[in-house]
Amino acid sequence: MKIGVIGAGSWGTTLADLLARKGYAVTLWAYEADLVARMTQNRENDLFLPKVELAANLSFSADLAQTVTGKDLLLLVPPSQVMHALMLQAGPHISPGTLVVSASKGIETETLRTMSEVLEETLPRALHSRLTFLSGPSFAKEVAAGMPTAVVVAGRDLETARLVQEVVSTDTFRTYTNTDIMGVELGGALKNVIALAAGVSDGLGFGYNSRAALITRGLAEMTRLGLAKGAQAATFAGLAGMGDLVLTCTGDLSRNRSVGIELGRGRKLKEILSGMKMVAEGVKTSLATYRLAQKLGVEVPITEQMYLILYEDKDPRQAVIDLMARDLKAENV
Ligand SMILES: NC(=O)c1ccc[n+]([C@@H]2O[C@H](COP(=O)([O-])OP(=O)(O)OC[C@H]3O[C@@H](n4cnc5c(N)ncnc54)[C@H](O)[C@@H]3O)[C@@H](O)[C@H]2O)c1
Ligand SMILES: O=P(O)(O)OC[C@H](O)CO
Repeated sequence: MKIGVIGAGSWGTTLADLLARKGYAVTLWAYEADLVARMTQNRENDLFLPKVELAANLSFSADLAQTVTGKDLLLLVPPSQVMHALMLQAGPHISPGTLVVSASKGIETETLRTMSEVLEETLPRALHSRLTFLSGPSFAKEVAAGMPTAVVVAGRDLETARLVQEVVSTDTFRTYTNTDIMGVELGGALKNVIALAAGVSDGLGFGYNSRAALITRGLAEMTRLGLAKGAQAATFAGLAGMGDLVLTCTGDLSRNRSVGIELGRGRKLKEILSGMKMVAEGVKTSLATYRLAQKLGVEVPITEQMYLILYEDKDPRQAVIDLMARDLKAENV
């Protein structure tokens, strides 16, 4: 099987390596041409996945069209805000039978499109039934180290999801299937916003009670928004919802949680981001989610406060006070 992986960040590199080690012929496309040269020579992604020796049979390319041409499966792992532009370029070179798997977690800030909406509007119609979405609790560094991990792959029909499940599963990377594309992709995107908030709480010096409250009430607003977008509530109790939410709100490896911690400690967003080469998707997804919730008339109090902290320079301490001072209500509404 020939596989192309688009995006050589930490996640794309990890998945490309995992598939190459399974024996597939994998080409990893990187946005940075100099990184392609270094990975080819040193078998290490020194920018995004340092100190991991990449499989000897993994190939690298800076040519997007060449990487997607003639492949049986394409794994798309760019930051979500550039997915559209990349697929406009790549789309005409993808053959109709190709399985396409998106592993990016985010929502576009201007169009408010999820990744499935972006791909359906950008890629040829013949590919639409071949689109699948991989999500769930999976820090790249731990997957690259071979630590047991469980994820979920969603497809419009179970058969397509099962095909991808077979390809990507290994003895340490266990994949489940789902047919709720919207639930799986929204779980992965929205948990990043709540992880930022959990980080803010930690950075302010609050404790486990506050974090547990954010996780639980965060899941409630993720589910509300998901239902408004046609997702199924049960999906949010699964790997892509609760699973990834717990991981990202508690794990020290989370970039989103780390950005939140720095905000809580009083640093400014611009300064925090200027020191990062990796992507914290939740920063842009907070804006997109806030806008989407307004458009759909869905109440998302934690996301709203996160948006105000990130985009209107609200004092995080005041954001917490405002969250706690909201009208008292029943839990299950
Ligand atoms: N890292 C993880 O543990 C992990 C796990 C699951 C999902 N994801 C998701 O995978 C996606 C990619 O994240 P990552 O962690 O692999 O990236 P990363 O933060 O490690 O690296 C940043 C990536 O952005 C790319 N990039 C920057 N500007 C670009 C541009 N203009 N055009 C194209 N590419 C550009 C870089 O080449 C690099 O691949 C995100 O949606 C993320 O949420 C990441
Ligand atoms: O490091 P983060 O916060 O981008 O999280 C990475 C993955 O999404 C965890 O599943």
